[in-house]
Amino acid sequence: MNKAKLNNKSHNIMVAQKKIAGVLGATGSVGQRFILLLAEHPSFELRVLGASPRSAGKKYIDAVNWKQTDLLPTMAEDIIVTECKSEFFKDCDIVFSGLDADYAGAIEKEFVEAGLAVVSNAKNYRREEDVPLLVPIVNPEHLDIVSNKLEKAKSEGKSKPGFIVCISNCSTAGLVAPLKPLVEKFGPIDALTTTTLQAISGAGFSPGVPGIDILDNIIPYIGGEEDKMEWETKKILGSIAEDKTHIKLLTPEEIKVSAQCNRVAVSDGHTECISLRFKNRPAPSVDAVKQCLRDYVCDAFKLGCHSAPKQTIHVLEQNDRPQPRLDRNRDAGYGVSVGRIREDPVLDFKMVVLSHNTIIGAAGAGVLIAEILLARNMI
Ligand SMILES: NC(=O)C1=CN([C@@H]2O[C@H](COP(=O)(O)OP(=O)(O)OC[C@H]3O[C@@H](n4cnc5c(N)ncnc54)[C@H](OP(=O)(O)O)[C@@H]3O)[C@@H](O)[C@H]2O)C=CC1
Ligand SMILES: N[C@@H](CC(=O)OP(=O)(O)O)C(=O)O
Repeated sequence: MNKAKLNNKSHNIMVAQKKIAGVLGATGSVGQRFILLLAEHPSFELRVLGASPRSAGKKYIDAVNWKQTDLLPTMAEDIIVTECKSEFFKDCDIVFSGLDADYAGAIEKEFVEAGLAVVSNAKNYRREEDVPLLVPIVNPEHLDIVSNKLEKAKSEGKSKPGFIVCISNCSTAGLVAPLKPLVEKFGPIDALTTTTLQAISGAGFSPGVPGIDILDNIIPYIGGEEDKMEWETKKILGSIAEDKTHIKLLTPEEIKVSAQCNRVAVSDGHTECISLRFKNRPAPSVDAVKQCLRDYVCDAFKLGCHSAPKQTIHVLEQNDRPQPRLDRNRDAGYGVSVGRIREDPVLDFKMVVLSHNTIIGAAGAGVLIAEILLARNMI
């Protein structure tokens, strides 16, 4: 890491120079959240913003249709939006992508080939076996695949290669957060069902969900979402191959996952009603499950990452919690809330999980992954 010296009269202190960051898809739902999270970040300096050719050439304030409840940070207002070409991002140490998936594939590929480090929200590369699919509070160890590539290039005297790390689907992030500590403590979960109640910000802003569709209504279909949840869970809870070149997915024999996804009239925060069964008998007690979730400390917190939640999982005891409006901002949106933990007459346990879909489910996950990459000297 580069160091810059600062003289603060009484003593010389060494402070780390900020890493230069760029955002692709900066005008969208996820992109706007990236702007909020990076505007005053202690380790990253937000310098380059990319969006579609419709927005390129405009000041960010003129290109964006700002929809966040926090004001648009002043530092971003006058940045001129560029097209999403690597030549404009060549000075970036890290590039965050909130691109529309229709365009993310080609653009992100070009960035990686140009040697850039990309952390992407888009689905395009999530299923590549040598690309980590990360929920940073759950499986940061899967980054060993990238560190292995970087070390190999270094040992062969090659220049640092570009790489991509994918962020999971937002509903999957909330689902796997409580599963990780439970599997670590009590062994495999072999059956899992989830019914989601997903916020409208998850559908993006261009064009987004029309008011006439969602007011006074629930839409019991989100294209592709159920398949993504069922598949991504098996990769995130999977393990790294011994040679650290790829992830070994859990097999359908090891875990059965069933998801039903619904869009509801909530601005931010995905709620999920989960039921699960452990493979080992006897199953743990309800109290043991609660204690296990309370005790879980994610690795990002142990690494000292700035955005890591102090309490990764908040176990709520009130019967009517978690609720999106009241609980989505726990630990600044990086913590996950779990309530109504109780025995299930069909499987072993049921519970209600709430996670902030654009923070720990999207942009915040990206920022936390970048903090882990930095802590591990990978950027
Ligand atoms: N919203 C969420 O909770 C989550 C979203 N994701 C994923 O993150 C990505 C972004 O989602 P979201 O923010 O909701 O989407 P939005 O529709 O809100 O934003 C899409 C972004 O892509 C840009 N874009 C569109 N066309 C092009 C193009 N031809 N070239 C370059 N940029 C283009 C848009 O720029 P412009 O404004 O100029 O059109 C905009 O910045 C998607 O892949 C989505 O699946 C993942 C997890 C959660
Ligand atoms: N489909 C999610 C958001 C999203 O875009 O997910 P993905 O990145 O997996 O396509 C939602 O509707 O809430």
